[in-house]
Amino acid sequence: MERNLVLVINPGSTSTKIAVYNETQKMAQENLDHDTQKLDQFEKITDQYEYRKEMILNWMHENGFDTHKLRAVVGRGGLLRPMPSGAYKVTEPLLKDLIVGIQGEHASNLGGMIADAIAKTEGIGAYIVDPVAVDEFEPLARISGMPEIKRKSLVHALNIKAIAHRVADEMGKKVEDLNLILAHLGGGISIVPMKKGKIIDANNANEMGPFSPERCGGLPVGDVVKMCFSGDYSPNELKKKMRGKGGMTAYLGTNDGREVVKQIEAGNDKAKLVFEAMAYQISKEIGAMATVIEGKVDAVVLTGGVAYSKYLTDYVTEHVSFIAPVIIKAGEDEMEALNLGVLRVLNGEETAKIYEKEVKIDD
Ligand SMILES: Nc1ncnc2c1ncn2[C@@H]1O[C@H](COP(=O)(O)OP(=O)(O)O)[C@@H](O)[C@H]1O
Ligand SMILES: CCCC(=O)OP(=O)(O)O
Repeated sequence: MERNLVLVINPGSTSTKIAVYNETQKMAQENLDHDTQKLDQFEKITDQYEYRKEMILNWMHENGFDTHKLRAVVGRGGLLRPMPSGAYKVTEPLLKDLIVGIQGEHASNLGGMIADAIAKTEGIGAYIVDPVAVDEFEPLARISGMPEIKRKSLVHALNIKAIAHRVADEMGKKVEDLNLILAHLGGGISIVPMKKGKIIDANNANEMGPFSPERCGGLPVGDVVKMCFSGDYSPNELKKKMRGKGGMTAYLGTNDGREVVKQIEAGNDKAKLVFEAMAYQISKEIGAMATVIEGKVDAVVLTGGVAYSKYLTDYVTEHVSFIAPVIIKAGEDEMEALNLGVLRVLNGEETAKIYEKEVKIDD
Protein backbone atom coordinates (compact mmCIF):
# COMPACT_ATOMS: atom_id res chain seq x y z
CA MET A 1 0.00 0.00 0.00
CA GLU A 2 1.45 3.38 -1.00
CA ARG A 3 2.21 5.67 1.92
CA ASN A 4 1.33 9.12 0.60
CA LEU A 5 -0.66 10.86 3.35
CA VAL A 6 0.32 13.19 6.18
CA LEU A 7 -1.88 13.36 9.28
CA VAL A 8 -1.93 16.79 10.96
CA ILE A 9 -3.01 17.03 14.61
CA ASN A 10 -3.60 20.37 16.29
CA PRO A 11 -4.89 20.25 19.87
CA GLY A 12 -5.89 23.67 21.19
CA SER A 13 -7.42 24.63 24.52
CA THR A 14 -10.95 24.72 23.10
CA SER A 15 -10.68 22.37 20.10
CA THR A 16 -8.83 19.57 18.34
CA LYS A 17 -8.26 20.22 14.65
CA ILE A 18 -7.38 17.26 12.42
CA ALA A 19 -6.50 17.17 8.72
CA VAL A 20 -5.15 14.73 6.17
CA TYR A 21 -3.00 15.95 3.30
CA ASN A 22 -1.66 14.32 0.14
CA GLU A 23 1.37 16.50 -0.61
CA THR A 24 -0.09 20.06 -0.56
CA GLN A 25 -3.66 18.94 -1.21
CA LYS A 26 -5.92 18.90 1.81
CA MET A 27 -8.06 15.74 1.60
CA ALA A 28 -10.22 16.54 4.66
CA GLN A 29 -10.28 18.60 7.86
CA GLU A 30 -12.40 18.50 10.99
CA ASN A 31 -12.49 20.99 13.86
CA LEU A 32 -13.80 19.26 16.95
CA ASP A 33 -14.85 21.80 19.60
CA HIS A 34 -14.59 20.75 23.26
CA ASP A 35 -16.97 22.31 25.72
CA THR A 36 -15.77 23.54 29.11
CA GLN A 37 -17.80 20.91 31.05
CA LYS A 38 -16.26 18.01 29.09
CA LEU A 39 -12.64 19.20 29.54
CA ASP A 40 -13.32 19.96 33.17
CA GLN A 41 -13.74 16.21 33.81
CA PHE A 42 -9.97 15.77 33.38
CA GLU A 43 -7.75 16.76 36.28
CA LYS A 44 -4.65 17.36 34.16
CA ILE A 45 -4.39 18.20 30.47
CA THR A 46 -2.27 15.09 29.81
CA ASP A 47 -5.26 13.09 31.13
CA GLN A 48 -7.03 14.15 27.89
CA TYR A 49 -4.50 12.10 25.85
CA GLU A 50 -6.62 8.96 25.33
CA TYR A 51 -9.83 10.97 24.79
CA ARG A 52 -8.34 13.17 22.07
CA LYS A 53 -6.33 10.31 20.47
CA GLU A 54 -9.42 8.08 20.19
CA MET A 55 -11.37 11.01 18.69
CA ILE A 56 -8.68 11.40 16.01
CA LEU A 57 -8.46 7.68 15.20
CA ASN A 58 -12.27 7.40 15.06
CA TRP A 59 -12.42 10.39 12.72
CA MET A 60 -9.82 8.78 10.45
CA HIS A 61 -11.73 5.50 10.45
CA GLU A 62 -15.11 7.17 9.79
CA ASN A 63 -13.63 9.16 6.91
CA GLY A 64 -11.99 6.14 5.28
CA PHE A 65 -8.34 7.13 5.98
CA ASP A 66 -6.22 4.04 6.60
CA THR A 67 -3.30 4.65 9.00
CA HIS A 68 -1.22 2.27 6.80
CA LYS A 69 -1.31 5.01 4.11
CA LEU A 70 0.41 7.58 6.35
CA ARG A 71 3.97 8.63 5.54
CA ALA A 72 4.29 10.95 8.57
CA VAL A 73 2.31 12.42 11.44
CA VAL A 74 2.80 16.01 12.53
CA GLY A 75 1.45 17.54 15.71
CA ARG A 76 1.37 21.02 17.17
CA GLY A 77 4.31 21.29 19.55
CA GLY A 78 3.93 22.29 23.14
CA LEU A 79 5.54 23.94 26.14
CA LEU A 80 9.02 22.55 25.54
CA ARG A 81 12.28 24.25 26.53
CA PRO A 82 12.92 27.62 24.84
CA MET A 83 13.90 26.68 21.28
CA PRO A 84 14.56 28.02 17.77
CA SER A 85 11.77 28.04 15.20
CA GLY A 86 11.57 25.10 12.74
CA ALA A 87 10.44 21.50 12.13
CA TYR A 88 11.58 18.97 14.75
CA LYS A 89 11.56 15.18 14.78
CA VAL A 90 9.80 13.83 17.87
CA THR A 91 12.67 12.17 19.75
CA GLU A 92 12.58 10.55 23.18
CA PRO A 93 13.94 13.65 25.05
CA LEU A 94 11.36 15.84 23.29
CA LEU A 95 8.58 13.39 24.13
CA LYS A 96 9.71 13.21 27.76
CA ASP A 97 9.56 17.01 28.08
CA LEU A 98 6.05 17.07 26.58
CA ILE A 99 4.84 14.40 29.00
CA VAL A 100 6.26 16.09 32.12
CA GLY A 101 5.25 19.54 30.82
CA ILE A 102 8.74 20.99 31.25
CA GLN A 103 7.39 24.56 30.93
CA GLY A 104 3.87 23.75 32.09
CA GLU A 105 0.63 22.19 30.97
CA HIS A 106 -1.09 23.01 27.71
CA ALA A 107 -3.21 21.16 25.13
CA SER A 108 -0.48 21.59 22.52
CA ASN A 109 1.72 19.19 24.56
CA LEU A 110 -0.69 16.49 23.37
CA GLY A 111 0.09 17.22 19.69
CA GLY A 112 3.58 15.68 19.71
CA MET A 113 2.51 12.92 22.12
CA ILE A 114 -0.41 11.74 19.96
CA ALA A 115 1.60 12.16 16.71
CA ASP A 116 4.33 10.00 18.22
CA ALA A 117 1.92 7.27 19.34
CA ILE A 118 0.23 6.99 15.92
CA ALA A 119 3.55 7.20 14.05
CA LYS A 120 5.11 4.47 16.22
CA THR A 121 2.31 2.00 15.37
CA GLU A 122 3.10 2.59 11.67
CA GLY A 123 6.91 2.72 11.98
CA ILE A 124 6.99 6.23 10.45
CA GLY A 125 8.28 9.62 11.64
CA ALA A 126 6.47 12.00 13.98
CA TYR A 127 7.22 15.74 13.87
CA ILE A 128 6.30 19.06 15.41
CA VAL A 129 6.68 22.50 13.79
CA ASP A 130 7.11 25.94 15.41
CA PRO A 131 5.89 24.92 18.87
CA VAL A 132 4.55 27.38 21.41
CA ALA A 133 8.02 27.38 23.07
CA VAL A 134 9.73 29.10 20.10
CA ASP A 135 11.90 31.77 21.70
CA GLU A 136 13.23 34.77 19.77
CA PHE A 137 13.04 37.27 22.65
CA GLU A 138 15.51 40.12 22.89
CA PRO A 139 17.33 40.41 26.27
CA LEU A 140 15.17 43.29 27.58
CA ALA A 141 12.00 41.23 27.12
CA ARG A 142 13.26 38.55 29.52
CA ILE A 143 13.45 40.76 32.63
CA SER A 144 10.35 40.55 34.82
CA GLY A 145 11.05 42.80 37.81
CA MET A 146 11.70 39.89 40.17
CA PRO A 147 15.09 38.24 39.57
CA GLU A 148 13.81 34.77 40.48
CA ILE A 149 11.21 34.97 37.68
CA LYS A 150 12.11 35.29 33.98
CA ARG A 151 9.59 36.43 31.37
CA LYS A 152 8.94 33.49 29.03
CA SER A 153 8.23 33.20 25.34
CA LEU A 154 5.10 31.03 25.26
CA VAL A 155 3.29 32.08 22.17
CA HIS A 156 1.12 30.97 19.22
CA ALA A 157 4.32 30.91 17.12
CA LEU A 158 2.99 28.54 14.45
CA ASN A 159 0.01 30.63 13.42
CA ILE A 160 1.68 33.98 14.02
CA LYS A 161 4.58 33.10 11.71
CA ALA A 162 2.31 31.56 9.05
CA ILE A 163 -0.05 34.57 9.05
CA ALA A 164 2.86 37.03 9.00
CA HIS A 165 4.16 35.32 5.83
CA ARG A 166 0.68 35.49 4.28
CA VAL A 167 0.33 39.21 5.08
CA ALA A 168 3.84 39.93 3.77
CA ASP A 169 3.08 38.03 0.51
CA GLU A 170 -0.10 40.05 0.06
CA MET A 171 1.89 43.26 0.58
CA GLY A 172 4.46 42.08 -2.01
CA LYS A 173 7.15 42.03 0.70
CA LYS A 174 9.08 39.58 2.86
CA VAL A 175 8.55 39.37 6.64
CA GLU A 176 12.18 40.46 7.02
CA ASP A 177 11.18 43.82 5.45
CA LEU A 178 8.32 44.45 7.90
CA ASN A 179 7.53 45.37 11.49
CA LEU A 180 4.18 43.94 12.51
CA ILE A 181 2.05 43.62 15.62
CA LEU A 182 0.20 40.32 15.50
CA ALA A 183 -2.60 39.37 17.88
CA HIS A 184 -3.62 35.70 17.90
CA LEU A 185 -7.06 35.60 19.50
CA GLY A 186 -7.87 31.96 20.31
CA GLY A 187 -8.68 30.02 23.47
CA GLY A 188 -5.51 31.75 24.66
CA ILE A 189 -4.32 35.13 23.42
CA SER A 190 -0.81 36.05 22.19
CA ILE A 191 0.12 39.58 21.23
CA VAL A 192 3.58 40.08 19.73
CA PRO A 193 5.76 42.68 18.11
CA MET A 194 7.37 40.99 15.09
CA LYS A 195 10.53 42.75 14.01
CA LYS A 196 11.84 41.64 10.64
CA GLY A 197 10.30 38.16 11.05
CA LYS A 198 11.30 37.58 14.68
CA ILE A 199 8.92 37.45 17.66
CA ILE A 200 10.97 39.70 19.93
CA ASP A 201 8.46 39.91 22.80
CA ALA A 202 5.07 38.41 23.72
CA ASN A 203 2.64 38.58 26.60
CA ASN A 204 2.87 34.80 27.46
CA ALA A 205 -0.52 33.45 26.43
CA ASN A 206 -0.76 31.21 29.48
CA GLU A 207 -0.33 33.70 32.29
CA MET A 208 -0.08 37.32 31.18
CA GLY A 209 -1.63 39.93 28.93
CA PRO A 210 -5.35 40.17 28.18
CA PHE A 211 -7.80 37.68 29.62
CA SER A 212 -9.01 35.25 26.97
CA PRO A 213 -11.96 32.91 26.37
CA GLU A 214 -10.52 30.49 28.92
CA ARG A 215 -7.62 32.25 30.74
CA CYS A 216 -7.44 34.96 33.38
CA GLY A 217 -4.47 36.84 31.85
CA GLY A 218 -2.32 39.14 34.01
CA LEU A 219 -3.73 39.75 37.52
CA PRO A 220 -2.92 42.03 40.49
CA VAL A 221 -0.19 39.90 42.02
CA GLY A 222 -0.90 40.79 45.68
CA ASP A 223 -4.46 39.50 45.41
CA VAL A 224 -3.21 36.30 43.79
CA VAL A 225 -0.75 35.72 46.64
CA LYS A 226 -3.60 36.19 49.16
CA MET A 227 -5.76 33.67 47.29
CA CYS A 228 -2.91 31.13 47.18
CA PHE A 229 -2.51 31.27 50.97
CA SER A 230 -6.21 31.57 51.84
CA GLY A 231 -6.58 27.80 52.24
CA ASP A 232 -9.75 28.04 50.14
CA TYR A 233 -8.26 26.48 46.98
CA SER A 234 -6.06 23.52 46.10
CA PRO A 235 -3.12 24.18 43.72
CA ASN A 236 -5.04 22.40 40.96
CA GLU A 237 -8.18 24.52 41.52
CA LEU A 238 -6.05 27.65 41.26
CA LYS A 239 -4.38 26.41 38.06
CA LYS A 240 -7.81 25.79 36.55
CA LYS A 241 -8.98 29.27 37.54
CA MET A 242 -5.97 30.62 35.61
CA ARG A 243 -6.31 28.36 32.56
CA GLY A 244 -9.33 26.43 31.43
CA LYS A 245 -11.90 28.06 33.73
CA GLY A 246 -10.55 31.63 33.69
CA GLY A 247 -11.38 34.75 31.69
CA MET A 248 -14.61 34.73 29.68
CA THR A 249 -15.46 31.24 30.99
CA ALA A 250 -15.25 32.41 34.62
CA TYR A 251 -17.58 35.36 34.03
CA LEU A 252 -20.01 33.85 31.55
CA GLY A 253 -19.73 30.05 31.87
CA THR A 254 -18.68 29.43 28.27
CA ASN A 255 -15.40 29.40 26.29
CA ASP A 256 -17.32 29.92 23.05
CA GLY A 257 -17.10 33.45 21.63
CA ARG A 258 -19.99 32.74 19.24
CA GLU A 259 -22.25 31.94 22.19
CA VAL A 260 -21.24 35.20 23.92
CA VAL A 261 -21.95 37.25 20.78
CA LYS A 262 -25.42 35.63 20.64
CA GLN A 263 -25.99 36.58 24.30
CA ILE A 264 -24.97 40.18 23.55
CA GLU A 265 -27.34 40.28 20.58
CA ALA A 266 -30.10 39.02 22.88
CA GLY A 267 -29.51 42.03 25.16
CA ASN A 268 -27.33 40.46 27.87
CA ASP A 269 -25.49 43.43 29.46
CA LYS A 270 -23.03 41.30 31.44
CA ALA A 271 -21.95 39.44 28.28
CA LYS A 272 -21.43 42.82 26.57
CA LEU A 273 -19.35 44.19 29.45
CA VAL A 274 -17.10 41.11 29.64
CA PHE A 275 -16.61 40.75 25.86
CA GLU A 276 -15.82 44.46 25.56
CA ALA A 277 -13.42 44.22 28.50
CA MET A 278 -11.56 41.47 26.62
CA ALA A 279 -11.43 43.70 23.52
CA TYR A 280 -10.26 46.62 25.70
CA GLN A 281 -7.40 44.56 27.19
CA ILE A 282 -6.42 43.27 23.72
CA SER A 283 -6.27 46.86 22.44
CA LYS A 284 -4.13 47.97 25.41
CA GLU A 285 -1.65 45.11 24.84
CA ILE A 286 -1.38 45.98 21.14
CA GLY A 287 -0.60 49.56 22.17
CA ALA A 288 2.09 48.37 24.59
CA MET A 289 3.73 46.12 21.99
CA ALA A 290 3.78 49.00 19.47
CA THR A 291 6.18 50.82 21.83
CA VAL A 292 8.61 47.89 21.59
CA ILE A 293 9.14 48.71 17.91
CA GLU A 294 9.02 52.46 18.57
CA GLY A 295 5.70 52.89 16.81
CA LYS A 296 7.25 51.95 13.45
CA VAL A 297 4.50 49.48 12.66
CA ASP A 298 3.57 48.47 9.10
CA ALA A 299 0.34 46.74 10.14
CA VAL A 300 -1.58 45.38 13.10
CA VAL A 301 -2.88 41.89 12.29
CA LEU A 302 -5.78 40.22 14.12
CA THR A 303 -5.99 36.44 13.74
CA GLY A 304 -7.34 33.32 15.57
CA GLY A 305 -10.92 32.14 16.08
CA VAL A 306 -12.16 35.17 18.04
CA ALA A 307 -11.13 37.41 15.11
CA TYR A 308 -14.21 36.02 13.29
CA SER A 309 -16.24 38.24 15.59
CA LYS A 310 -16.86 41.58 13.84
CA TYR A 311 -18.10 42.94 17.15
CA LEU A 312 -14.67 42.37 18.67
CA THR A 313 -12.53 43.33 15.67
CA ASP A 314 -14.54 46.56 15.20
CA TYR A 315 -13.86 47.52 18.82
CA VAL A 316 -10.13 46.76 18.56
CA THR A 317 -9.79 48.47 15.17
CA GLU A 318 -11.39 51.63 16.56
CA HIS A 319 -8.89 51.68 19.42
CA VAL A 320 -5.63 50.76 17.63
CA SER A 321 -5.93 51.99 14.05
CA PHE A 322 -4.04 55.15 15.07
CA ILE A 323 -0.94 52.89 15.27
CA ALA A 324 -1.12 51.32 11.79
CA PRO A 325 -3.66 49.83 9.36
CA VAL A 326 -5.49 46.86 10.88
CA ILE A 327 -5.63 43.63 8.83
CA ILE A 328 -8.03 40.87 9.85
CA LYS A 329 -7.06 37.25 9.11
CA ALA A 330 -9.66 35.37 11.13
CA GLY A 331 -9.02 31.69 11.92
CA GLU A 332 -5.62 30.16 11.48
CA ASP A 333 -3.12 28.82 8.95
CA GLU A 334 -1.79 26.27 11.42
CA MET A 335 -2.86 23.09 9.63
CA GLU A 336 -1.30 24.25 6.38
CA ALA A 337 1.86 25.43 8.21
CA LEU A 338 2.25 22.06 9.97
CA ASN A 339 1.83 20.17 6.69
CA LEU A 340 4.20 22.43 4.74
CA GLY A 341 6.76 22.24 7.55
CA VAL A 342 6.82 18.44 7.45
CA LEU A 343 6.72 18.30 3.62
CA ARG A 344 9.90 20.38 3.45
CA VAL A 345 11.55 17.66 5.56
CA LEU A 346 10.00 14.69 3.71
CA ASN A 347 10.92 16.18 0.32
CA GLY A 348 14.50 16.82 1.44
CA GLU A 349 14.37 20.64 1.23
CA GLU A 350 15.12 20.92 4.94
CA THR A 351 16.56 18.66 7.63
CA ALA A 352 14.40 18.16 10.71
CA LYS A 353 15.94 19.73 13.79
CA ILE A 354 16.83 17.46 16.69
CA TYR A 355 15.53 18.90 19.96
CA GLU A 356 18.34 17.68 22.19
CA LYS A 357 20.89 19.33 19.88
CA GLU A 358 19.05 22.67 19.81
CA VAL A 359 18.26 23.11 23.51
CA LYS A 360 20.23 22.76 26.70
CA ILE A 361 19.01 19.72 28.64
CA ASP A 362 20.62 20.06 32.05
CA ASP A 363 18.68 17.48 34.06
N1 LIG B 1 -17.55 33.75 14.85
C1 LIG B 1 -16.95 33.76 16.05
N2 LIG B 1 -17.23 34.75 16.92
C2 LIG B 1 -16.66 34.79 18.16
N3 LIG B 1 -15.79 33.85 18.59
C3 LIG B 1 -15.48 32.83 17.76
C4 LIG B 1 -16.03 32.73 16.44
N4 LIG B 1 -15.53 31.62 15.86
C5 LIG B 1 -14.70 31.05 16.77
N5 LIG B 1 -14.67 31.76 17.91
C6 LIG B 1 -13.95 31.49 19.16
O1 LIG B 1 -12.55 31.36 18.92
C7 LIG B 1 -11.99 30.55 19.97
C8 LIG B 1 -11.17 29.45 19.36
O2 LIG B 1 -10.18 30.02 18.57
P1 LIG B 1 -9.01 29.10 17.97
O3 LIG B 1 -8.07 30.03 17.30
O4 LIG B 1 -9.60 28.00 17.18
O5 LIG B 1 -8.38 28.61 19.35
P2 LIG B 1 -7.85 27.26 19.99
O6 LIG B 1 -6.93 26.68 18.97
O7 LIG B 1 -7.19 27.81 21.19
O8 LIG B 1 -8.95 26.34 20.35
C9 LIG B 1 -13.16 29.98 20.77
O9 LIG B 1 -13.37 30.77 21.91
C10 LIG B 1 -14.30 30.13 19.77
O10 LIG B 1 -15.56 30.16 20.39
C1 LIG C 1 0.67 28.85 25.22
C2 LIG C 1 0.30 29.46 23.90
C3 LIG C 1 -0.57 28.60 23.03
C4 LIG C 1 -2.05 28.70 23.31
O1 LIG C 1 -2.50 29.39 24.21
O2 LIG C 1 -2.83 28.00 22.47
P1 LIG C 1 -4.44 27.83 22.50
O3 LIG C 1 -5.06 29.16 22.25
O4 LIG C 1 -4.72 26.84 21.42
O5 LIG C 1 -4.79 27.29 23.86
